[in-house]
Amino acid sequence: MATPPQRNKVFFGTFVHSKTLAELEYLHNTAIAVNATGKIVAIEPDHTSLDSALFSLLPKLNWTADSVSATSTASPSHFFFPGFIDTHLHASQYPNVGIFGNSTLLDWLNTYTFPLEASLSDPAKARKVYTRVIRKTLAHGTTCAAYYATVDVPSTNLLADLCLSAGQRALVGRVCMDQLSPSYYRDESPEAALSATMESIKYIEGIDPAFDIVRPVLTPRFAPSCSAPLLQGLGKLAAERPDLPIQTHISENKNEIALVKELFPPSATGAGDDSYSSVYDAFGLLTDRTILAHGVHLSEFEAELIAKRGAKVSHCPCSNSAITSGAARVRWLMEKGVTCGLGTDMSGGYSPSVLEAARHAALVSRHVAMGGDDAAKLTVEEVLYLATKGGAEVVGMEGKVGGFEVGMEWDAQLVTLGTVGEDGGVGDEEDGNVDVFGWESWEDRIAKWVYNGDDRNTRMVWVKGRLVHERK
Ligand SMILES: O=c1[nH]c(=O)c2nc[nH]c2[nH]1
Ligand SMILES: [Zn+2]
Repeated sequence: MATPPQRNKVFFGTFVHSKTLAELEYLHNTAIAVNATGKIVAIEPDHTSLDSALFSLLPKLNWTADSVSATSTASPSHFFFPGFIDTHLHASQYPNVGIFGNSTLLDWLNTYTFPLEASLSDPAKARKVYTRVIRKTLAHGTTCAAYYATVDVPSTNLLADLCLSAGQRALVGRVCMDQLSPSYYRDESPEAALSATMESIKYIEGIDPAFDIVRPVLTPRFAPSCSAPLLQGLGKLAAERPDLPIQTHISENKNEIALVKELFPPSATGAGDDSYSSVYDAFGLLTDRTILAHGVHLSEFEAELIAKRGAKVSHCPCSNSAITSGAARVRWLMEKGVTCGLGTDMSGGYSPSVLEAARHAALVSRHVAMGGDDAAKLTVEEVLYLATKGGAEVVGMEGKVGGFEVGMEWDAQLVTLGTVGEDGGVGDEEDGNVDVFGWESWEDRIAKWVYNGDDRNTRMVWVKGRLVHERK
């Protein structure tokens, strides 16, 4: 389904985005012009008003006033921010968010997850779940998501259809798993898994040939779910199709790691050692297009190998806390040269919000610090980088989304914070969980948003210039 034609757009107000890992850039009284294909074509700071910005921009861009729609906000509690990038989540598990009891990974999969995923081969249920998860994540400012669907091809393809029509950028993966799950929920053979994967890839290529909004992603669930021939077949496919990203899980839980060592000794993989990372490497799946969810218990050797191969890590702090997997050492990974982003990992993670994942990343890093490494603490600036620019690198879209620069695409959210009135009641902005009194610096406001914000603060969301969510 083609995206409806867009108008040129001009946005005016305050723009906040990551300049580097350590630094946010604040652009006040600024106009950003976005053309009809959703690209940022001009950024002009220091205007007194939208009118003055239009007066300057329109002749330069050769745009007529009636070809442009404008969104302007002069409020000091409003700002434009890049859309969030959720580098790892299971669309199919959304109905289970918050339901995990006291389980840990391997029993959580069998008790909660496989039965739910299997039930989504019912097309009506899949439509309901996938429609909802897309709406919900857009409402939380997620403009790009790396989704796991299920083993089922038609409902995986439906997820891609729904992302395309809702306008959410997405990587959509049909899950490959031919062992160690109940017989009602697994691929019948490596050949069947590979052929179902190809069917889904072809379908997604058919609906969005340029991968403008949706693209397929090779998705071995995780090593324990895949036989050696299946991993080998996927590695071969990855080599034949360098345009396809790969996503999987790694080193999330200690029992999982022990299982991998048992299932894939070096004699079975040809690797020089028995590390989890070496299993993926031996099958050609540890590449610069690979998204590795978790990486909680990686060894020094593995972090170096991952950095060398250019594979990326999706840090999923809410999930790691909820199903008691552990505390990933994100600072350490980044210092090893590993690119990191954030994932909600629903429904191991309990929340659809990348802002919640950013907040939790900051808190988990403090727990790592309390273990003796004070430098592990992540700042507000750093977790917001992971949620945007870092995420863009993880999903292979660096330079395209994640920031406000000429040539990048307009994937953005308008954030509005609550203001406090003279009498201590609600001020001239809607209520929410963030109270701005007026004396705070911009840095303070952003910190308040990170630690207290939610979808009530996400007023409007755009992908590739198209308005995809508006909070009424
Ligand atoms: O967080 C996770 N969620 C999953 O669905 C899964 N499958 C394997 N390993 C997993 N980890
Ligand atoms: Zn996951």
